[in-house]
Amino acid sequence: MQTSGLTLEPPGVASPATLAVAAVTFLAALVLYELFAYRKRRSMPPGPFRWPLIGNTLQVPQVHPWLTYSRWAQVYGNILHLDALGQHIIVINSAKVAHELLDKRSAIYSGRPHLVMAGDLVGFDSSLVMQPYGDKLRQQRRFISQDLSIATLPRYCDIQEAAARRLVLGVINDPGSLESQVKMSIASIIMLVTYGYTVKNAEDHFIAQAFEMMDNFVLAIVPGTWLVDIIPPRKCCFDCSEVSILMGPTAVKYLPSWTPGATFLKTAKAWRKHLLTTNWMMYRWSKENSENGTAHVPNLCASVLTEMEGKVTPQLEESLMWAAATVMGAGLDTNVSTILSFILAMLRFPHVQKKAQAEIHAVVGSERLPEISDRPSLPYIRSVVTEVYRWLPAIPLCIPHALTEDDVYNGVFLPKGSVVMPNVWHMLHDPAIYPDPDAFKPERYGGLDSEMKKVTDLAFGFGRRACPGYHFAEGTIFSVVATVLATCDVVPVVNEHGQEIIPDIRYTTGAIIFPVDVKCTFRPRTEQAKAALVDSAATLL
Ligand code: HEM
Repeated sequence: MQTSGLTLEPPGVASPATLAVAAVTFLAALVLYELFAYRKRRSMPPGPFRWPLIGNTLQVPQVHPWLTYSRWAQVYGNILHLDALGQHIIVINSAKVAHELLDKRSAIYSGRPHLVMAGDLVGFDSSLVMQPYGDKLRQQRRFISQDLSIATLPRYCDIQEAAARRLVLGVINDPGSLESQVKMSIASIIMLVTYGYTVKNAEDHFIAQAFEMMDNFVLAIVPGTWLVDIIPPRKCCFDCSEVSILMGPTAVKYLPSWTPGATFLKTAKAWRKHLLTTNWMMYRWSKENSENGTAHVPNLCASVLTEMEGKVTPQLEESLMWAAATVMGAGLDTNVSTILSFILAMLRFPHVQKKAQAEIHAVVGSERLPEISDRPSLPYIRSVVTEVYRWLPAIPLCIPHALTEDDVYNGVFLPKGSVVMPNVWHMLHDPAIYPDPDAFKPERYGGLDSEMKKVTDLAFGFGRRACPGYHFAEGTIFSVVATVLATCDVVPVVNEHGQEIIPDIRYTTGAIIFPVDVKCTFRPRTEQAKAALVDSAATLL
C-alpha cells in the first residue's frame, strides 16, 4: 500500500530495513562477544577449534570420550579446554598435573558439576557422590570412613571371603550365570556391610531396586544427553557477574511436563520417586532390624546410629540415609566392572593366570582357601589386581570435579565453575610410563607396592573426593581374584565346533564401563578345591 511516498507494512511484519538493522546489530553483538571471549580464552588451555556461540558443544565426544581426549592430548598437550555452550570443561591428561591440581589444590578442586537432570530433577545431588564440597559432604564421608577404616575392615573379611567363595562355586555350577553371579555376590557384600541385609537370591527385591537406581544414575549423568543440561540457565562463561548472551530466559526445567519434547520431566519424576523410595526403604529396614536383632551387625547404619546414642536428628538421619545409599551405589558397579575385567584378562593372558596360581600354591598351599589376611604375602596377586585397575579402569574419566575459584596453573587461566575431568584412562595407558600399555603385565610393578600405589592413586580418584571405599574394595577384589585362582582355571567357552571363544577387549561407554560378552568356564583345579568351596559355602555367612 503506498501513501504519500511512504511504504507502510502490515502490523507485525518488520520492514527489510528493520530486519537489516536487527541483523547488523546481532552480528555486531556477536563479534563483540567473540572478541571479548577471545581475549579471555587466550590465557586458557588450548583445545579444538571453537565455533562462535556454540563453542565446542558439537565436538564433545559422546562415545568412549577418554579415547578422543587421549588423541587430543597429542595435539593440545596435557591440559586442554572445551567450551560447551559457555560451560568450561578442562580435561587433564597427565598424572602430574592431576596430582598438582586435584590433590595439592583440593581446597578449590573438590566441587562437583551442577547437573540439572541428575541433581535438581532426579535428586542425586543429595547423594554424597554429587554433593558440592561442604559440611554435609564431610559429615557423610565421616560416617563412611569411620565404618570402613583400615582398623575396622577386618570385621568384614568373613563376609567378603564368603561371597567370593559362593561366587566361584556358583559359576562352576552354572558358567552361563557369570555376570549375574558377580552382581549378586557384590550386592550381597555391600548390602550386608551397609544395611545388615542378607540377599536371598538373584531375584531379591532389594538388589533389583539397587541396580535399577544405578542404571538410572549412569544414564542421568551422561553429558550431552539431557536438554536441561545442554541449555541451562547459566551465568556468563567468563565473568560470573555478567549474564551470558547464551543464557536467555530458558529455565527448561520449569517447563510443564506435557510440553512437547520435555519427556525428560516425566522420566525425572519416575526416577526421583524410585530413588527416594529405594533409599529410605533400605535405610528403614536396617534401622528397624538392627534394633530387633534380625539384621546382621555390625553394619554401617547400625554403627553410626549406635554411636549417636539416641541423639538422632532428622537432619543426621537423612545424611546417614544418603551416605549409606552412596556406599551401596558406589560399591556395586565399580566392583562388578573390575571383576569382569579380571576374568577377561585371565582369558586373554593365560600365562599370567598360571604364574598367579603358582604363587598362591607356594604361599597358601592346597589345604585351605586363601584369606584376605594372606594379601601381604602375595605380591604377584596384588600386582594382578593393580594391573586390572590400570588395564581397564572402571571409571576412566574419574567422576568430574568442579573448580570453585579462579585458578592459574603454569601461566594458564582456569576459570571458576569449570568442570575438571582427569583422563585417568590416558594416564594409565601412557606408553612413556607403562610401556606396551594394552598388554596385561603384572610384572611391570616389580612386586613393589610403591609402584602399584601410582595406579591406585589415579584409579580411585583425587584429593578430598578420593574414593572412601578404596581399602574395602581392595579386600573384595583381592578375595575374588585369589579364590578364583586358587581353586579354578578360568578357561574360554567353546563353540559348537569345539573352538575356544576368547572374548575381544570391548567395553561399554558411560561413567562406569563394563567389558562386554565376557563368557568363561571356571574349571575346578582339583576335587579337593571344589570340596573346600562346598564346605565353606555351607558354613559361612
Ligand atoms: C574397584 C572398586 C572401586 C573403584 C575403582 C572406585 C573408584 C572411585 C572413584 C574414581 C571415585 C571418584 C573419586 C573422585 O571424584 O576423585 C570414587 C568415589 C566414591 N567411591 Fe569408589 N570405587 C570403588 C569401590 C568403592 C566401594 C566398594 C565403595 C564403598 C564401600 C566406594 C565408595 C565411594 C564413594 C562414597 C565415592 C564418592 C566420594 C565423593 O564424592 O566424595 N567405592 N570411587
